Amino acid sequence: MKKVVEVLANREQLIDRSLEIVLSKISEAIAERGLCTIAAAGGSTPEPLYRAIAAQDLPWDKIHVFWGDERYVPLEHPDSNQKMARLAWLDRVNIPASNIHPMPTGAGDPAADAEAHQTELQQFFKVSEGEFPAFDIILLGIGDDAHTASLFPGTAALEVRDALVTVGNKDGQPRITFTVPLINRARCVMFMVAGASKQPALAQIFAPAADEMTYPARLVQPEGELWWLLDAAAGEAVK
Ligand SMILES: O=C1O[C@H](COP(=O)(O)O)[C@@H](O)[C@H](O)[C@H]1O
Repeated sequence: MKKVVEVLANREQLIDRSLEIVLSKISEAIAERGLCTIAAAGGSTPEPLYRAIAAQDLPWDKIHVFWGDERYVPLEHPDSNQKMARLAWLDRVNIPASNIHPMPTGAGDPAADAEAHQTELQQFFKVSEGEFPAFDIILLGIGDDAHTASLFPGTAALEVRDALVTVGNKDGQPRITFTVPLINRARCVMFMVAGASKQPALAQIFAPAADEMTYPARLVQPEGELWWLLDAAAGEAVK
């Protein structure tokens, strides 16, 4: 695994740098495999990146967009990760609808929706049961509690090793999330972290030893590249 940690002066530079990396991974993937698979993160940090991606002239028919996690709410809900990415990015570009692969949240049964999305991934990537496909880029953030995707401290989702997608649990509320082994198969995982509130979590994530069930982002150790892009406030934690 190639691991790179960069501390950028401010959020603007964090977005510029993340855009640079995403664009280079998109062109690399398309040159090598003819298409690029990206899993988007939710939360507030990546929104300006999505707006910046939308302003690019890209071969949208060769780009497939997924999500690393989703809140268990309908698309119209303000908390929907899909809604945020659609408003900032996907609704602004000429991407075919069939290239957008949201996590379903409408079955009234999170386990059934997680299973359905796993089946979609297996069919899209043409992998069999038990195999884990390699995303070109997985974008991630962390919470103040060191969660990433919807892998929350002390929850059962952290221990799932035999599925691509599972049900996360945020304070009793279900979410849909990529599992640790799926994230770790990626060719490139890029964390974007901004703000002083993330310092305590980052200090534990970067500590030589700490409990992975308590600090879930420590479990992210991809086969490919691992990028940590931090703004100056967050970056105080890793000095
Ligand atoms: O709940 C979530 O939070 C994290 C971090 O969000 P941010 O607002 O601090 O950027 C995010 O990565 C995750 O996808 C999301 O569902």
